[in-house]
Amino acid sequence: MVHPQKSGESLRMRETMEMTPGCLQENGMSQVLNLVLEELGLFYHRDVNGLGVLYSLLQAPWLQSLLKVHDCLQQYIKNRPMPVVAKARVLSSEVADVLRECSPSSETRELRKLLRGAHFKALLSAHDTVAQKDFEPILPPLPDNLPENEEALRIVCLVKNKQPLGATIKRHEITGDIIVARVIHGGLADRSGLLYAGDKLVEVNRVPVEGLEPEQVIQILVHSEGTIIFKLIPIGDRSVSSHTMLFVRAMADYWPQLDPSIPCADAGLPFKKGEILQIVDQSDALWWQARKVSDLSRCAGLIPSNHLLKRKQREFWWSQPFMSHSCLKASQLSTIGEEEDMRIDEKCVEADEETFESGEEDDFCGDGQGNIIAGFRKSMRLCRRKSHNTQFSCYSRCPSTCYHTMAAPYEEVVRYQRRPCDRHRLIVLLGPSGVGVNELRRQLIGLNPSTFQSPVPHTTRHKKSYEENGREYFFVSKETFESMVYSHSLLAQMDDQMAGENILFESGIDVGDGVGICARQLAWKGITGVRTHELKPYIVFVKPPSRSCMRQTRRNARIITDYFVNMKFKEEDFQEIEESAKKMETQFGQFFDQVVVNDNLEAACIQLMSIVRRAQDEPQWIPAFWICSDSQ
Ligand SMILES: Nc1ncnc2c1ncn2[C@@H]1O[C@H](COP(=O)(O)OP(=O)(O)OP(=O)(O)O)[C@@H](O)[C@H]1O
Repeated sequence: MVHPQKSGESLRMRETMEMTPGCLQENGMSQVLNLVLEELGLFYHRDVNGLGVLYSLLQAPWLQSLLKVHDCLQQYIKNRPMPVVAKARVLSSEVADVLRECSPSSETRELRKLLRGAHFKALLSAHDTVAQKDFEPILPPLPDNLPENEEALRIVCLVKNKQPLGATIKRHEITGDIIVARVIHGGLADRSGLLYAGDKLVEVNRVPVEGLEPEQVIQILVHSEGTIIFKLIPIGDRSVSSHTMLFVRAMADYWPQLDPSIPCADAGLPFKKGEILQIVDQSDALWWQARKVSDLSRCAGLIPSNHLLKRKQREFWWSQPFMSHSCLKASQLSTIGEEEDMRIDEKCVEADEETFESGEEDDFCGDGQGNIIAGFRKSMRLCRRKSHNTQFSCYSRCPSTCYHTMAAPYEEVVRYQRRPCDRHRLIVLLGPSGVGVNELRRQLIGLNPSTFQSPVPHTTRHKKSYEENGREYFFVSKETFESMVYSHSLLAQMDDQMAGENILFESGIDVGDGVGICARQLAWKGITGVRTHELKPYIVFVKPPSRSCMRQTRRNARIITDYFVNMKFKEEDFQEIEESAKKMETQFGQFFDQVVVNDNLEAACIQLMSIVRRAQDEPQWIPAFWICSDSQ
């Protein structure tokens, strides 16, 4: 990580800072911010943590528009018209009196007629009201005998449009009052700044809510049109809003409609593993509010907090049959944006944190720890069907992403832009054996050998009959390998006991200035092994096309099994590829930066070329710890 140089506070910036307030007014706030933006732009291409966020905030169109409004107002304050007299109406009658005493002429008659005109008098009255700044309504004085403990009422008027109100209500467990349970970030209620969690509802559209069920209050809202008037008692001790700006990658799927514990399913935000979320509110220990980065214009939705999600994975999802939670049709999902009005939030969400923090480390995957996924590593080159049964039974024992998602349901991410002087990101082509990862890698290297290179890993295991030293692996002794690790000439080290009879150490992804492309059927350990801050891998999942497309495109293709036996693809091979792909997506989907369907080889290559270019040249979300590690 590059720190801004001490002397990096440039002249331009200092000039900006030294501007006097008067000067700011003259040049305009937006101009000053533009200077700040330019300044930030210099740092943007270095991976200084947080700068990307600040940069996009300052560039946000809404901020720019607000600044323009601010500038216009400043301009107006400077040049605002000042009344010459505050009492033009009095002056006008004085002039009329003077005119009456003058010798009559057609001009004086005309002028008197004008001054006496009702419209002109009304105009002058309006002028005087503005000149005297007499805008406030005159309120009657407060009665002297007001009781001290009278609760202040607030009347909130919101205009109903197509958007949801973005708030939930619930019945207070003790008092039985209907209270605002939650205000959803970015929703109408939040933007109004008039409704807060804890406010007690007294009336909704003049209907007293005392004694009503939350559902009945919702019905009043549903049937009201246009303006909604709330009479409420504001919460006395309003906690300071804890809006956060944290970006995370979801490491698991979440379907609020299937979650019995969510306080309000309609206010939930469904997400899929791998999606990037912006967490905007963490004030509730159990239910955070978040938006999808792919759709920041929407208001936020509820997601389980880190702790809660871990507990859910254990208690709820994992008790479901294989894949059931991810088989939901899109039409079954509803997001808050598609719903109307307020939500009912009846369930008490203030659970004791200790209840879900205990026992987190339980192993729910039987002998878990990577074994269940090691089966995916097998290649068609390595005795294709031998471990099929073991693999399946292991898998069905633990249908979800198991212990690793347990450890981190969300992974904090930051926006990263590779600098020209930085090492190229390693491109990892990941896919089920036989889908064509090696073919795609060969094609890319063939198309541009000066840019793309394929690292040959080092291993300490024995060479197989068909392997050649330097082609599949460099076969080295344990001593040599250890000394290479010691001298840091190997970038990533993997230890996979399932890959062969001996311990396998894979690494050696040193491709100089080129773009390293590594094609693998990696297992869990393999993926975590390459996910290092040095390699900053960009993982592309190569997905098989439909069965009929595979039949057609692979008509003349050959698979290479163990001992170099060339075979035509059979139906069962396609089936195995499909099944493997599904399992890989279920297990590793959260790590995929891109998915390429390998239907037509040429088209897949072109798509891959553009993906690789963007991975190197455009800002991408990467785990935050890769950047932290850089700065150490
Ligand atoms: N899009 C495609 N159209 C037609 N044939 C393809 C396509 N992609 C790959 N193939 C062919 O499929 C066969 C298997 O491809 P490849 O060797 O790349 O598989 P793989 O995913 O690397 O699996 P393994 O690691 O087991 O070799 C090869 O003969 C390859 O030429």
